[in-house]
Amino acid sequence: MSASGLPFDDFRELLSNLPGPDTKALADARERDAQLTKPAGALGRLEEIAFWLAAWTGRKPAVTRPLVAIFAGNHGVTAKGVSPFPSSVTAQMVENFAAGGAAINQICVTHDLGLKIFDLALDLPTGDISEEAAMDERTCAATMAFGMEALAGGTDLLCIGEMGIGNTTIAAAIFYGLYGGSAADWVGPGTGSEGEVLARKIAAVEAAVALHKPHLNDPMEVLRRLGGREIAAMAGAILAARMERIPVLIDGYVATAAAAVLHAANPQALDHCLIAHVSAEPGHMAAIERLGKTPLLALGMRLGEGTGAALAAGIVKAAAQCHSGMATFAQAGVSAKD
Ligand SMILES: O=C(O)c1ccc[n+]([C@@H]2O[C@H](COP(=O)([O-])O)[C@@H](O)[C@H]2O)c1
Ligand SMILES: Cc1cc2nc[nH]c2cc1C
Repeated sequence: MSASGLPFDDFRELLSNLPGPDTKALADARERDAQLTKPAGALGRLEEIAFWLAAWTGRKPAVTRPLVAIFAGNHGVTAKGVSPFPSSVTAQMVENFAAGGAAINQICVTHDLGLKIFDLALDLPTGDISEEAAMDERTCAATMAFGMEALAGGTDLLCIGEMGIGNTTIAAAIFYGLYGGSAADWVGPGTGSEGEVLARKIAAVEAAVALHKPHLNDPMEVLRRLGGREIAAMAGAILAARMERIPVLIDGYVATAAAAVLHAANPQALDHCLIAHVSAEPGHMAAIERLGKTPLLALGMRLGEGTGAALAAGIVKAAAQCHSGMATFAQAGVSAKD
């Protein structure tokens, strides 16, 4: 916490003093790429990914310790009947992750990714955002700090995912709070809401943004009032990754909402991040466009739990391997173009 005793001050300070890219490592990667045995640009976005790795790690592109971090939280707004599933499913799915039975476990096995689950006071749902703030400032700041600590074990590629029944309502409220439009623009089915559940979801998002409106020009207040514990922890983890030169893959609609808060505080805050995939959640693409990003994948997925990020990690690993493992024209005795 800061000397002034205001818990958010340290984060505001961090967000206004973010490290930039390593221009030397970037130039080195571009130089090597030009010598590899392929026509210039023929690996398309894989080449851009290799440059991005170099710029944000400050080293030759490599992914040796990729990690999927899933943050789980519960939400008071579920009392409004905004999800087809009960909040108890959050803890049950955390158990499933631990037992290796979820989709994310299989993708981690496929791409040889580490997996860590962080459950955030699941017995203590946040405040119902349509009636009060999700968190007080101290809780929000402490949860961000917890998210920052999640990287302590070390990684060189962080995949950010989440689990939390009700959190597509939370993400929609954050996007509506940050970007405006109408609640219906941002609310989608999540785990399968339709009919009256969907109508209650739109009403809850509408009420939440109307209630907190006077404070929503401050992104940290958007996080505290409209967010959730897993959202705050993801924001902290993304921020810590920047400070520690760790590139980040952001998963779906919900993880993007955490990222969007940081972007609203500093438009450069996500330069070390890629949006792994565009979720089937209808508002996701509009949110991604607000961030000035292009998603790597579009597979019609809408699961969360880091699955899109973990799939994209396979692509990022391949990009690094091509960059570091390919022979140059000189090494392979292949004629360069005239
Ligand atoms: O991130 C996404 O794109 C996404 C889209 C739809 C659903 N989810 C997941 O579904 C849960 C929230 O859905 P809901 O309907 O309870 O708000 C939560 O565990 C998310 O991980 C996630
Ligand atoms: C079963 C289930 C699995 C999930 N994984 C991420 N969010 C989820 C939501 C539900 C309901």
